[in-house]
Amino acid sequence: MSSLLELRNVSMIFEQKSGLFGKPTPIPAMTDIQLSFEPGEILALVGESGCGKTTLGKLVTGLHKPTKGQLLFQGKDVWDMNKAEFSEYRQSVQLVQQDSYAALNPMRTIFQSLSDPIVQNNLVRSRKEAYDQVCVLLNTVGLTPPEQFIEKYPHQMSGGQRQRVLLARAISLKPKLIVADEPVSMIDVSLRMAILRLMSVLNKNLGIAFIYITHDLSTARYIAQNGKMAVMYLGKIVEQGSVHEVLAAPRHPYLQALLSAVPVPNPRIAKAKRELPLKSLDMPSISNPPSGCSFHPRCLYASQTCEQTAPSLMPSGKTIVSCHHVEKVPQWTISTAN
Ligand SMILES: Nc1ncnc2c1ncn2[C@@H]1O[C@H](COP(=O)(O)OP(=O)(O)OP(=O)(O)O)[C@@H](O)[C@H]1O
Repeated sequence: MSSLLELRNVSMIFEQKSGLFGKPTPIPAMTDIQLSFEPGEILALVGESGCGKTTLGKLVTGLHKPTKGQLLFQGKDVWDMNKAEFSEYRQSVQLVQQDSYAALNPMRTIFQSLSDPIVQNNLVRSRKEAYDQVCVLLNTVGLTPPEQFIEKYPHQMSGGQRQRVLLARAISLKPKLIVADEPVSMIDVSLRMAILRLMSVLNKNLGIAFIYITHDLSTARYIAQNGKMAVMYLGKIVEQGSVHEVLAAPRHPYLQALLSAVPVPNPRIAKAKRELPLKSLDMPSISNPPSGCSFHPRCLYASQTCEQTAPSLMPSGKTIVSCHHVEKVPQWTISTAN
């Protein structure tokens, strides 16, 4: 049986223009990505700013066409689909973006914003049906009573409420997968857990798969506690597996460094926390990535092989890791960081 969605050796290389007559610079935002998602699954995609997470999200939702490789939806190449198949795919895979203010038209009420997609996709036949359906959607995302929100404009709502509206709009077309790109990074810390909890409820109750894109390991751990995690570095996946396995025994030196950088609330432990296991804190530019393994200039275990040859993702323990010297990298445990 085919997966819900699969990326087969997908690359996305942008061309950045330099001046009117300058030669464009290639930006390899994603390189040879292999990923698959099953129905109802949650994948947390983590990595630092600029490593290609948003590009991957946009590609999965059909907003970018890969420069290499295939994106398969239920076994069919998205970019070989006919019009009807492509429109079913676009309806089934929805994107929820970080900036809820920018994602909603400030001149339209919540009713207008939420009824448009369901009317355009013939999911309702009258204004009354549209009104009732929007009320159901608002109830589902916890904006109750719906009458209190339905005629509001985006600027009359809080960031957390607007993010709920975006989730309501995403589920209105009965998607199979939602790509949530940093959905809580622009809202108050106190409201973040509620939005993450809502996504878990939508996953459990409606069976919607999620790709949760973030740079924050703790929210990734929370949302994908029974799911998968993929860690990106400069356009590539460096480690992937079940969240539990990846975080309990991370194998890639980059992921070990990311975990060591997570702040510890206990000052005694924080003080004792060792130096970050990195040669350099500077992230190389994605437009001029290092040769071989792109992590080698920062890696404590790098050798000549790493400078010359890019490693492939290979099974190591219970996860898959892209590192020539994974056997040499010490096991990382909570006490290593503490
Ligand atoms: N349309 C585009 N044209 C040219 N370059 C682009 C385009 N979109 C993204 N990039 C570049 O691709 C690289 C990856 O960007 P992307 O937004 O995917 O990273 P990210 O991990 O999501 O970062 P952030 O968390 O800061 O959003 C960056 O160097 C970015 O400047």
